[in-house]
Amino acid sequence: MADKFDVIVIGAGPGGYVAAIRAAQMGLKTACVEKWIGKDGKVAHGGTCLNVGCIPSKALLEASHKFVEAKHDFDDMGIQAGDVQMDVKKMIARKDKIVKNLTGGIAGLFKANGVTAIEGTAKVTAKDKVEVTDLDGKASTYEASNIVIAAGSVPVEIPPTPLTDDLIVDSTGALEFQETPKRLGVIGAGVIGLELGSVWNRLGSEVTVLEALDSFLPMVDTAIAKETQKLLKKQGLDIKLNARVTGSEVKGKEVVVKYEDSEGEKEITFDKLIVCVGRRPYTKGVVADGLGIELDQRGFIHVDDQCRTSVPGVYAIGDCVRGPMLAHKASEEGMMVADIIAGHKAQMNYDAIPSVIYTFPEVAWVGMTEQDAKAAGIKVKTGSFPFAASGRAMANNATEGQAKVIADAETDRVLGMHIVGQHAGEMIAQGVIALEFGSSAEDLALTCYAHPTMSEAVHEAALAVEGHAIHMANRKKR
Ligand SMILES: NC(=O)c1ccc[n+]([C@@H]2O[C@H](COP(=O)([O-])OP(=O)(O)OC[C@H]3O[C@@H](n4cnc5c(N)ncnc54)[C@H](O)[C@@H]3O)[C@@H](O)[C@H]2O)c1
Repeated sequence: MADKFDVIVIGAGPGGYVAAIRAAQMGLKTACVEKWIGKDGKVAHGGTCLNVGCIPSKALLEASHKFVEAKHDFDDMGIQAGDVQMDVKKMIARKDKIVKNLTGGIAGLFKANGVTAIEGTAKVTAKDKVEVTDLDGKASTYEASNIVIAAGSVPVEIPPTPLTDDLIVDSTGALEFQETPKRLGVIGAGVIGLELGSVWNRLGSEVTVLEALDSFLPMVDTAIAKETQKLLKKQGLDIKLNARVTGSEVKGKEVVVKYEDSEGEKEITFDKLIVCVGRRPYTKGVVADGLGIELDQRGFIHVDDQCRTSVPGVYAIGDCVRGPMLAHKASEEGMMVADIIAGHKAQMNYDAIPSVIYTFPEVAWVGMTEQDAKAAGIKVKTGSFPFAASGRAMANNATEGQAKVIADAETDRVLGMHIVGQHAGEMIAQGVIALEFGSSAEDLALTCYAHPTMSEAVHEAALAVEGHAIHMANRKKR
């Protein structure tokens, strides 16, 4: 007789582990199946985010930023740090320790909440059955009244640049360099390309980013994207737009990359190449044929607004379904689905999901750009405030960037907030709350912000929507 659960979650990434914990908190008998093998050869929870994504990349971004500060910026503040050196191996080892702590922490949370952790590769074989093949190849079948598929995503590979052991790598390989490459190529000026490009640029690599599109960060408000591009260029990132990679050749310890731009075909030689051209859903083999669970051509599982697949009782969340491939979106979907299974009403607001690029300064946004709103026929009014006019930014030695609020010209409702600046990733929560609560720009303008803080730039940007910013000359005066 098979073990029977109320809920079986497939995948213990930020979508799956959160869904499992919430389901167990709701009193449901819950299991979570995971197959990821960590560096120690044991099953590791946490998925891409904890093992090779959000967390390890932030560990490297933080370390490399501190290195740049110590080497170049401390002097501005009168601090003499001497000959600052980076021990890359130690930086990578610290990152591995953080990963181990966090992934181990999830096992502890499962225990504390009564989630049964099952190790192995899961496949949905019927609407209420999951087959798990364990690490020794032995298959067992478990029954479940509800199944949540949270199988995640994997990096896209492209034919012009097949991965090699250590010369041409994806985002996972780029977290393992044991020394700083002299010439680093990055394909794709997306989130991963800019973050990993920044890490190695800060540590001394000459970084060239090849991006096929002719616009930079098209999902970000144009004013913020332009300023970001300028700042990253100043830091030394050579971002080539309209540069589509067409081929590569490994020559000894170098890789020669061919790309096409408006002038024709060109070649460039690197010591390492990182391919970060997007991710694809990791759904192959997770569902048996003939069950009626629909997948689209790219492998995304088809779901409704509440993450129900086409088979009742089977849900799918996170990177393997539509929507942005972001850990926090997956977690929110996980909580929503667990609540629905427990019989509660739950709905998530897909219009208020923040995005952050953890460069320095950070880029963060939520909601519409000014350009999106205009294209949708909405009359908008906007307010922007530069960090150069912020006292706290001056004290922090971080005066680059600006905050921008986009509001509906008729209702004053906040439609979007886009920021480039130190701690933009923290500040954007204010925009998310504004959107979630249906705030007007005036609501933000009438709010009392602590002084001196970087967040005051958001306050000033909201005041600027009506031309009432205090610490700068307003564009339009009333
Ligand atoms: N901070 C974060 O929230 C964070 C961090 C890492 C990853 N992620 C998520 O992971 C996913 C993957 O990130 P990503 O940066 O790999 O993808 P992305 O989609 O953000 O960017 C990929 C870029 O590669 C370009 N490209 C594709 N083929 C090319 C070619 N042949 N030559 C040159 N350029 C080419 C695309 O035009 C695109 O701009 C994204 O959904 C992202 O949101 C998020």
